[in-house]
Amino acid sequence: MKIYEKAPAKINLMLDVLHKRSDGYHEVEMIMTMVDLADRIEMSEIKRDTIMISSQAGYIPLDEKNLAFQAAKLVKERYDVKKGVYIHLDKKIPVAAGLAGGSSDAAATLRGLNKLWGLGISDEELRLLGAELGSDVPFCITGGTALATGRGEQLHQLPNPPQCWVVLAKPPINVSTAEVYGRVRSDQIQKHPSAKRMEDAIRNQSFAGVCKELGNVLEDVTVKLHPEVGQLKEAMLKLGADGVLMSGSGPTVFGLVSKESKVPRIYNGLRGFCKEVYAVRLLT
Ligand SMILES: C[C@@](CO)(OP(=O)(O)O)[C@H](O)COP(=O)(O)OP(=O)(O)OC[C@H]1O[C@@H](n2ccc(N)nc2=O)[C@H](O)[C@@H]1O
Ligand SMILES: Nc1ncnc2c1ncn2[C@@H]1O[C@H](COP(=O)(O)OP(=O)(O)O)[C@@H](O)[C@H]1O
Repeated sequence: MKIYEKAPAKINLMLDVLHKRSDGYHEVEMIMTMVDLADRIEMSEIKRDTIMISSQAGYIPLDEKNLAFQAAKLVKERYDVKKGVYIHLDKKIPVAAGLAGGSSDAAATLRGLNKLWGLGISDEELRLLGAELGSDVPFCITGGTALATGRGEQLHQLPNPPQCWVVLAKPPINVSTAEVYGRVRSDQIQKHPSAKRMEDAIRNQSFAGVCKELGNVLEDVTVKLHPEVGQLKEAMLKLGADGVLMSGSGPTVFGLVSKESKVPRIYNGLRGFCKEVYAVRLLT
């Protein structure tokens, strides 16, 4: 038997850091939603009791470090599954980009193996398993749009924002999520974005409101380390995006655009100085 799962990328419409916790993680408030840029995961049964993994992408680990591998190992151990699986990752989401590609692959693997092995694990249990793999994995299990609190694993589902185009641009730099969080001084944050106002804008289906309330306190940290992220934001705004923000810990910058006719200009303008540019829709 073979199972296919789609693993979409996420963007953070707002991200606030409240304080550092005693376990080393940061208490956050984030509103996240999915975009139509996805990896495709194929899972098939194999005779040997082992986990095999492959990908067309040469630039991700294909061993125990791969989050899909870790997800399969966790399910096998926790549910005492004595069966093998071959996992193929067709990667489309840029890696280490702030788009949760690895987390979404892990979530899709958990969902897929639940079906492949007929385990009957509830969504809530899948989210708890996901939290053992990474803070963003529980959100990637359910998808949609959600307010995430705690270290990102506590979820309150929201309606989807009004449909629009999303132009994503990933500059060719590497950002470490742990380093970015490590550099945040939560007592020195000048302007906190508001989860409440973003939630209201979404509930009112106000595209202008969503653009106005975009905010990410990790942006200042990453821009200080990599000024090109700030330049990319400026370029996207100049080219006509309605609202612009860095996603997660970066370095991907996304622009929300309501009019389809504006998209080619923004896309082509960015392609001038950034190789990895995507124009997609929100996954609503
Ligand atoms: C910043 C965000 C925003 O959505 O996304 P990305 O930029 O990674 O996509 C997330 O909070 C990232 O979630 P995720 O990538 O799953 O992080 P984890 O693997 O759990 O943690 C990686 C490291 O980031 C730090 N970390 C993560 C989450 C959190 N709430 N506080 C933290 O301090 C910790 O140092 C941890 O060791
Ligand atoms: N299935 C996977 N896809 C992408 N990256 C993976 C995967 N498994 C492990 N990784 C590793 O996880 C790290 C973060 O990748 P990713 O999830 O794409 O970033 P982000 O959390 O910034 O969106 C990278 O260093 C990458 O090598």
